[in-house]
Amino acid sequence: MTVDYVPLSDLTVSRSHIENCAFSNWYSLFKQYTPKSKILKPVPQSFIEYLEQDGIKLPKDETVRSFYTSGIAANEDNEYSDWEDDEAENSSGVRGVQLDHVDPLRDFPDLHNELKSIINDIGPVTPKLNWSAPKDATWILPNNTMKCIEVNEIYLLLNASNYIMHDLQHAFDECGQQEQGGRPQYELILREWFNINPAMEFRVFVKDQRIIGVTQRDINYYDYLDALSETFKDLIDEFVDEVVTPKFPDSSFVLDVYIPRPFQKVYLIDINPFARKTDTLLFSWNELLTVGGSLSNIQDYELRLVKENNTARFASKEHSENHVPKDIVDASLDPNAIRDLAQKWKELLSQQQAEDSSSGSEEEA
Ligand SMILES: Nc1ncnc2c1ncn2[C@@H]1O[C@H](COP(=O)(O)OP(=O)(O)OP(=O)(O)O)[C@@H](O)[C@H]1O
Ligand SMILES: [Mg+2]
Repeated sequence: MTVDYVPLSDLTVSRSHIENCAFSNWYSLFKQYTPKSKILKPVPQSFIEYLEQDGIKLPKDETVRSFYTSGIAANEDNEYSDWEDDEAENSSGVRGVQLDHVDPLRDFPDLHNELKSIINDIGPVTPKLNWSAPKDATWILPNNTMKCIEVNEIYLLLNASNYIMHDLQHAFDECGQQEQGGRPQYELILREWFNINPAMEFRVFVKDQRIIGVTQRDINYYDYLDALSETFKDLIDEFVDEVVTPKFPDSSFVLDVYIPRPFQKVYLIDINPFARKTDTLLFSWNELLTVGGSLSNIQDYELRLVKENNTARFASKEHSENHVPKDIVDASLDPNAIRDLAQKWKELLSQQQAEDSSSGSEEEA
């Protein structure tokens, strides 16, 4: 029997490509296609420290009526004199617990006030840093979305998100050794909130200025998408060829677009690095790179949709990639690591079996 093994394709990424995908570096090029956004750049170092600190202390801003910090009316159930003592000690710093915390009002009041005034001006917003939005942290808000109607919600979302931590600490991990050093200049983006129909969001893979595949972004089954496939492809082709490739500095990239009814305009939501850290959704990187290398000039790319009968394949918890053990991710990129992992796995299994049989015999005894 012969088996065709396809080697994992090499996919290197330069620091400049990652930088080009930062929101502020492409927004001005495609402003008329991108939902209205405010860019705050650079942000103070203390703001980054605020996001990186463990836990979060919301500011006690007297000028904001906040759902999160407005006082709880004292009653006989919650009025304990011990609490007041604790607070008195903390604020005077006797225990020193609160002193280490960054406080927006004390440490970055200008940014704090600017965030408040932007929300006052444009209404609800959704935040992101240079590359990532806190999609994995919606559980922390009562509405379970990234919609922020007050400044404290921005702080809560950003602080609770692993994707935001990735931007802060691992943005250049996939770049070559010499390019990894030095942190980027951080930016905070506030996008004006609007209701998006996730069925109409697509991720477009462009390699050497050619589309090599498009996937639905929200991996649920929508019965009406298949019939609209050609409409979406025509709009995406035109958008990539006439709007994006002439202006974007790299020839390979991954676009997120939104195409709402009546299907006349393509909105640009994000530009992501053509790199393994960008989620390929219904494709795999290997498949894309193999297909991308072999598509002839006349061959068409695939717009891949979730089919009615394969919904279960993708029915995993959203953002569960944050929960895959790192060993397994590393191993998937390196055949030697796969061997080591398999060996370790075998050892653990036999250890477990040995423990099971000895505890079984103890129980029987
Ligand atoms: N202005 C907006 N109003 C409401 N929702 C929005 C807005 N902009 C983006 N979204 C939603 O937020 C989602 C995530 O946004 P975005 O693609 O910028 O995040 P990301 O962190 O870059 O994601 P990924 O890690 O997949 O690249 C989008 O798929 C879209 O559904
Ligand atoms: Mg993105």
